[in-house]
Amino acid sequence: MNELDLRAVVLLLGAIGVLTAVVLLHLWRQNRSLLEAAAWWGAGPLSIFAGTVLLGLRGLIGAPVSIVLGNGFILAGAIAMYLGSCRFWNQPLPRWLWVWLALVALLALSTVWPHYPLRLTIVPGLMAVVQLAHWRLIWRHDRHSFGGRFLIGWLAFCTLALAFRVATAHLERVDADLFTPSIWQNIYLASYAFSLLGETIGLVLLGQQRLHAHIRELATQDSLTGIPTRTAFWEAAVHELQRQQRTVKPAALLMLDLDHFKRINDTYGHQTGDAVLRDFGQRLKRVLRATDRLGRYGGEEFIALLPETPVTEALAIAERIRTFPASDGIPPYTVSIGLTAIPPTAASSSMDSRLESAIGRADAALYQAKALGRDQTVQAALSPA
Ligand SMILES: Nc1nc2c(ncn2[C@@H]2O[C@H](COP(=O)(O)OP(=O)(O)OP(=O)(O)O)[C@@H](O)[C@H]2O)c(=O)[nH]1
Repeated sequence: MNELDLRAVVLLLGAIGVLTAVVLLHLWRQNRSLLEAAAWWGAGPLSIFAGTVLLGLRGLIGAPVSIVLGNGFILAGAIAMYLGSCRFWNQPLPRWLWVWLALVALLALSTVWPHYPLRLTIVPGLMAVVQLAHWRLIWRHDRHSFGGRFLIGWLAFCTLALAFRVATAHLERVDADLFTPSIWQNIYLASYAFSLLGETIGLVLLGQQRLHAHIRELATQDSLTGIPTRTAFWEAAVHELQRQQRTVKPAALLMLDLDHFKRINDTYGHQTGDAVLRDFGQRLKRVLRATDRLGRYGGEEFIALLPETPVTEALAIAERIRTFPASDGIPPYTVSIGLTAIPPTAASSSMDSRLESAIGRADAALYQAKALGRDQTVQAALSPA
């Protein structure tokens, strides 16, 4: 252990900082609006790199510059990564608190730098505070995803390594410095060289999880109304029908189509047409329960599967949707609804074909509602359409 070249370890930490900064800043450049936090995350390792270079040049540049500025940059780097995570979860940035903390650290360092154990208490001590704050932030916001759990574990390890150095600081000679080998210093620096790498991997994982969630949202949610797409609806509805096999409770399916929507577009313009679609989406979300499955089936056509709902109840819900007033500023519009019951069945037909046949029945009922003059709900006969 005593043969470890501590200067090489410190410079290695800096080199890791540059590599990880490149990855994080690339992530930021590719997704600026979605991952603004990655700019802070990337600035952190760069600052740590600058700090390690200054520390590594000990002997070639003056000790106060190396010690005070070097440690200052490293501390600022850890703070930048923490602030990045604050941004990531839209938490207010406690900038001034950290600026003061950094100032206090620099002032303390500049007065005590010749005293190594004291320096060792101040710098790793402040770093431990920052890492603990970062740990707490992630614990509060994301302790269930893989990236969150990875970071929680890793930051706990970093905090312990720093606390270990503070606890063993008094064992060092007063005139020692960063590169004076000791068993404690070797363990600390070797673990610290890895800490930046692990922290960055965790942050990249967090960023990727957010991108993945966004892409999933784009694929499963209609961007105009915020309602699930037809494909997402189908998946959820099939799942609901499988559940119905166990609950043996009746379900109902509604097909809903805005009346003379072309006329709305032609009279008020396409933008107002879009506003009407959004308004109707809101109306559906307000009237339906969280357990109901909703989808935008086509242009101005929507679909809803109501689990554990007898047909009389479904009719009442359909009427509530139909008569719900339009929001202020939205031109009046009406809706036609086709409704069908989906009774539980012991038959072994596939869920896809059960859903298809229910949609066929509801569609035929909707067609009838249109033919009867629109602005009404028609219940389908149970035999397949
Ligand atoms: N503004 C807007 N219009 C859309 C959108 N999707 C489809 N449409 C329009 O919706 C209209 C649907 O017209 P039609 O299928 O003739 O139906 P309709 O005018 O509602 O008549 P009925 O359904 O018979 O009452 C078309 O003019 C489409 O261009 C959209 O996302 N936004």
